[in-house]
Amino acid sequence: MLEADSVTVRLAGREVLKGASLRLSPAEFTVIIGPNGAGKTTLLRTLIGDLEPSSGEVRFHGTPIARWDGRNLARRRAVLSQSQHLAFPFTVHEVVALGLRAGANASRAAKATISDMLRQVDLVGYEARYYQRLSGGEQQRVQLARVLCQLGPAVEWSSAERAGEGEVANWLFLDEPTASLDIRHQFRILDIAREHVRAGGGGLAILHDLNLAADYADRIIVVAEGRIVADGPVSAVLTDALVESVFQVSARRVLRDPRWEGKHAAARPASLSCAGAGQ
Ligand SMILES: Nc1ncnc2c1ncn2[C@@H]1O[C@H](COP(=O)(O)OP(=O)(O)OP(=O)(O)O)[C@@H](O)[C@H]1O
Repeated sequence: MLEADSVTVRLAGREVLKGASLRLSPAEFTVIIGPNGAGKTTLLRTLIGDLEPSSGEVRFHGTPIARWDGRNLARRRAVLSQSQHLAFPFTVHEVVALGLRAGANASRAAKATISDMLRQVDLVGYEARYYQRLSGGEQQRVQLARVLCQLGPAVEWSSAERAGEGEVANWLFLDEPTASLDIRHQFRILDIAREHVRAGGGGLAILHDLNLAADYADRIIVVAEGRIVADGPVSAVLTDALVESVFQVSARRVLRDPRWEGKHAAARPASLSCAGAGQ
């Protein structure tokens, strides 16, 4: 469970997030939408413990996120950020290995994990290539492989297993993960995220494409001018009236079908769907 209570974030003297409250559960893929500058990344960064609220509190698995030890937090949640620049000439293998809990060791198991993650993101055979020489979309997929390595399985036994706490979810956070991807890989990356959620993990993504959001989300949160202005299932949130008031464009120009019922992934053309995770 991930909870935010009346979270306000002030940056450079301005409130960019205003009293945001939410409760997110595992096994529910949540998508945040909203105009540029609305506060979506600020909300995500606050939820992952990267930004400290000026007031309010974020709790992750019941504990204030500020009290989590960084190493434990990294085991429980992984984040794919908008841009990832590397200053050094790392190979693809080395970048993905950064996500491994054991570090960049060269054991057979580590190599197998890295290969498996690269297969998931459709980058088989890229291990020895230099990250900086890849295209933007390829770099994005390498970073997803790194994040998947960091996260491990969707659910794990907690360290307090013997105390009866049972399984705990690992959470995947994606900030505009599809921005530089072709349509096939947009589907693939979101299929991977949704599969993680279907396996019992937590999942939250920021998306600009409302049709992708409608296809994939179990729940949509709309942020506008620093506030959560809508939160619920796709069909309840993604109405013509909301799209027009928040984005100030005609919903008919944006939505493939204004009567979303959240079941449209199945209607996707077969030629564009990907084999692999989530299929
Ligand atoms: N470090 C910062 N210092 C000052 N203001 C900031 C900082 N980071 C973001 N902001 C401002 O906070 C507001 C919200 O930014 P945020 O990145 O959360 O928006 P967003 O909804 O993710 O936008 P986009 O869709 O363009 O990525 C913007 O007006 C932005 O200029």
